[in-house]
Amino acid sequence: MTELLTAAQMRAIEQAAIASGTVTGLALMERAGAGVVKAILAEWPELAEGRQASTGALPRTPGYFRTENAGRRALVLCGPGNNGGDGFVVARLLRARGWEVRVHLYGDAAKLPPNARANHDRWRGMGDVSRWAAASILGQAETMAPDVIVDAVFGTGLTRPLPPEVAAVMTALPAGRRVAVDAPSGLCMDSGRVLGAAAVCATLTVTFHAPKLGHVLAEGPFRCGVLRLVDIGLGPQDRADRNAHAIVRLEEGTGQLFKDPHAHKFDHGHALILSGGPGRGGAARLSARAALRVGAGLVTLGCPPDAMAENAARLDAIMLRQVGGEGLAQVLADRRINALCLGPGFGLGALQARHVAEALDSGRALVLDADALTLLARDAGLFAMLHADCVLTPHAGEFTRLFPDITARLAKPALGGPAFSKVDAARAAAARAGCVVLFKGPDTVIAAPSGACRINAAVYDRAVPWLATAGSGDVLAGMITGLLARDFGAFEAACTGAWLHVEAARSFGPGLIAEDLPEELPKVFRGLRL
Ligand SMILES: NC(=O)C1=CN([C@@H]2O[C@H](COP(=O)(O)OP(=O)(O)OC[C@H]3O[C@@H](n4cnc5c(N)ncnc54)[C@H](OP(=O)(O)O)[C@@H]3O)[C@@H](O)[C@H]2O)[C@@H](O)CC1
Ligand SMILES: Nc1ncnc2c1ncn2[C@@H]1O[C@H](COP(=O)(O)OP(=O)(O)O)[C@@H](O)[C@H]1O
Ligand SMILES: [K+]
Repeated sequence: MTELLTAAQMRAIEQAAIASGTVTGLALMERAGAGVVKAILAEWPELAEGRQASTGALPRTPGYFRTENAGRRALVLCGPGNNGGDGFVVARLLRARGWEVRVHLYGDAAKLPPNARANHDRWRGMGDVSRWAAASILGQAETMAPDVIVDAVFGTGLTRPLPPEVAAVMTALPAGRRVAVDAPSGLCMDSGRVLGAAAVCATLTVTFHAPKLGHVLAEGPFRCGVLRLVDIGLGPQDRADRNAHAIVRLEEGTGQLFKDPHAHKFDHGHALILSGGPGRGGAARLSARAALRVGAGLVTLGCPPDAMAENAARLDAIMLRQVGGEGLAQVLADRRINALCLGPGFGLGALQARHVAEALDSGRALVLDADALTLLARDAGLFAMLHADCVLTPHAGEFTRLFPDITARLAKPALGGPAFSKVDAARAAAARAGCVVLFKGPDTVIAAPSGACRINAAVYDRAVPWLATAGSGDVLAGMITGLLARDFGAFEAACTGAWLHVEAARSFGPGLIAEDLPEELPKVFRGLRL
């Protein structure tokens, strides 16, 4: 699991480490700057060579790289806080490698915080610092043709939109290697949202100690480019010291997926998936297949009488039961049915609303997706029946239908940090619904009423654009239902289901369609050594 921090949590960790006497702020800044330089050279190994030398035109003599115009060139843009301090370290270390380095400061050197000021002064022993002037910076970015532009203007301390003179530069930087120190300036690191309208689009972002929420949420991944993490020696943290609602990215399968060799199929639960009418059963069949593949002992599809023939022709290992106007009571008389899924291809009529009410009333663990979410949004009485063993799996449109006021907060322009985030939205929704809410997207957020929260980030090297395909959400609903049948708690089922869903997509790769996802689970499970 990778813990994702808020800016405030990061500051608290830094301050605790400094207060404990194990490290100084200056040492942390030095490690941060050195980490940025190391990450630049790792990302672009060709930069370790001088320009002409890399063409083979000039001999590699000692000191050769120290001649100004023979070396690489960097434009370093520093801001008024400690992010700027990191920038001065980067400038110094690149200069020490023989680079030609130009530095511009937004703000007043006399007002820099102490460590940033110390590094400013050290840099001043090696080179100049130009005052911030958009036209001259952009002109220099053209004429100097830097190998790297370093954005050390704002990091986790950004609290409001970029000042116009900074925005003018940051949105007009030439294409090339744009390296953001900790964060692309303009991005709120608690929400991944751009404060105001302008932010840097980096090609490489180098952050310290732990990723921040803003690196994975919303626009963060698109603004950061490649994300690299540098250990600055802060060590593991005592999570109890911080926000009790730890936010993590689920990266491992859980031991609970393992099947006891002595167990019977009924030990793995029995999932019931309800389907819509004739010609509308594909979605529920996808869910049912996923529930079975994820390891539920038995899966039954319940469908209206007129859809029985169609489903019977399409199902083998999945059992079939008629569920019509007589309601769910007869099917649910079988107490071994311990998890339900309603919504995929379900329909929006009065009968379906009644089935949702019966399912909720049964107290069984329950996934409500797609049409069932629309029914919930239409009927406050149904919504009030939600309980702790329910999982709602809305995409953005369904989330808006269910929680229009929360979406409105999310849609409001972000003008101050920390901006209202998808994590805040999912937490607020879960608290109101009294159940687990899984808010879909490349940055899927899973929240419980307790405030517990996970982000299943399908971004950076875990990106799975092929998941944006019809029916993939139905498969996710089925996977979570299967895990509920296997006795996972609602929150764990949602987290593990979301994680497996992305892993199955990654394993299959390009060309993926929804049908492929359940069929890929065995490979994912083998990879987990189940
Ligand atoms: N934590 C750690 O362990 C480590 C942290 N490190 C580094 O420190 C960085 C965080 O430093 P930081 O807290 O000084 O914040 P930073 O981003 O430099 O900005 C603050 C300054 O900007 C100003 N300001 C803000 N918004 C503004 C706006 N829109 N327009 C104008 N001004 C604005 C704000 O002014 P104020 O709001 O106070 O008026 C203040 O002056 C972090 O990202 C990382 O790079 C590393 O050295 C290693 C260890
Ligand atoms: N670009 C993307 N990257 C990662 N995951 C995605 C992307 N687009 C969609 N998904 C995931 O695919 C699923 C789509 O669900 P949904 O919108 O309900 O589709 P459908 O209704 O067609 O089944 C969700 O789990 C969502 O998180
Ligand atoms: K920055």
